[in-house]
Amino acid sequence: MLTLTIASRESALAMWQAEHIRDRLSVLHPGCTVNILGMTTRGDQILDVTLSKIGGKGLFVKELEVALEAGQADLAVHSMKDVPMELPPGFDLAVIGEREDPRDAFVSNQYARLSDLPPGGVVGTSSLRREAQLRARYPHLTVKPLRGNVGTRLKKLDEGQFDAILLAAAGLKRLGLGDRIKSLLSVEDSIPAAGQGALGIEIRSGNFEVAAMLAALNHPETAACVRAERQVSRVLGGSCQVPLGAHAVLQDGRLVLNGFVANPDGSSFIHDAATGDVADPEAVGQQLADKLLAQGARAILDALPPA
Ligand SMILES: NCc1[nH]cc(CCC(=O)O)c1CC(=O)O
Repeated sequence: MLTLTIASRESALAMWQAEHIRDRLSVLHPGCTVNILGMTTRGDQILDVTLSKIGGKGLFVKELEVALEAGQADLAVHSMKDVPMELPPGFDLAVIGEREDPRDAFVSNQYARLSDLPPGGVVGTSSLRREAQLRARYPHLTVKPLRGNVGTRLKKLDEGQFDAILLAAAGLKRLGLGDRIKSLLSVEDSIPAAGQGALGIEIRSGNFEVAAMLAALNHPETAACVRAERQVSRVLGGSCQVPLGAHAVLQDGRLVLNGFVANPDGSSFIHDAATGDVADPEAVGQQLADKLLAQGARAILDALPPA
């Protein structure tokens, strides 16, 4: 193909990610022109309510899929964290790219780390996953909702609406804002979201020509970890309406997967781990989901407010 078109959201982070993939494709296929088609999604337009109240992460990908379906674009670049566990029929995840730092970052203008915040200190996040872990581990802190793209969130911090905010380290680093990170939360203290820090590329099913052009961007180790993480969410019915985290690493050739389910106030908190064959990531994810279910995850999930 002589031209490839990437559909992307127009936020700075999404554009950085699309440009990153464009640049890599231009090196792989020097004779091919790679364009970016910027689009505004419903998720970008509605900024005044928490994501869980407006129908979740699918909001960020639907418009891009419409462009793929209509042939206006050949590929869509996503943060894997924002990709629903089940893609609609007609679309495939062709690539999972190498992961950036998967950790959550502590950002503040006054404090160096979460443990420095005084009782009642106000922490901004709209992620139920971050909120549940914060409330479980730092019950003396106050969690306040914080939405918008990365730039908007930093502005709200700088205006003094929060003592600190939590953001994905990957997004800050990609935007050249790594110097705003005061400290990183360990993956034990704040288990990341499934797929956090990894990019995914979606195409129309059966588009083998484009799939072949993208194949070299796939990172098999990251792909195995992210597939295991996503299986936990898939089995438990996870989305951003659910306080759930899953994070896998490779250790001596084995997949080691940690995950949790909690209620938003952090009072019920189930954590466990599973280890297994990197060649069957879904089995490792299933194993962890089964362990969480055996400890009562279903009751926690059923008690959550409806999405
Ligand atoms: N929820 C929005 C979103 N989707 C992906 C990232 C960060 C980059 C990544 O995880 O790959 C962010 C921002 C954040 O959570 O701070």
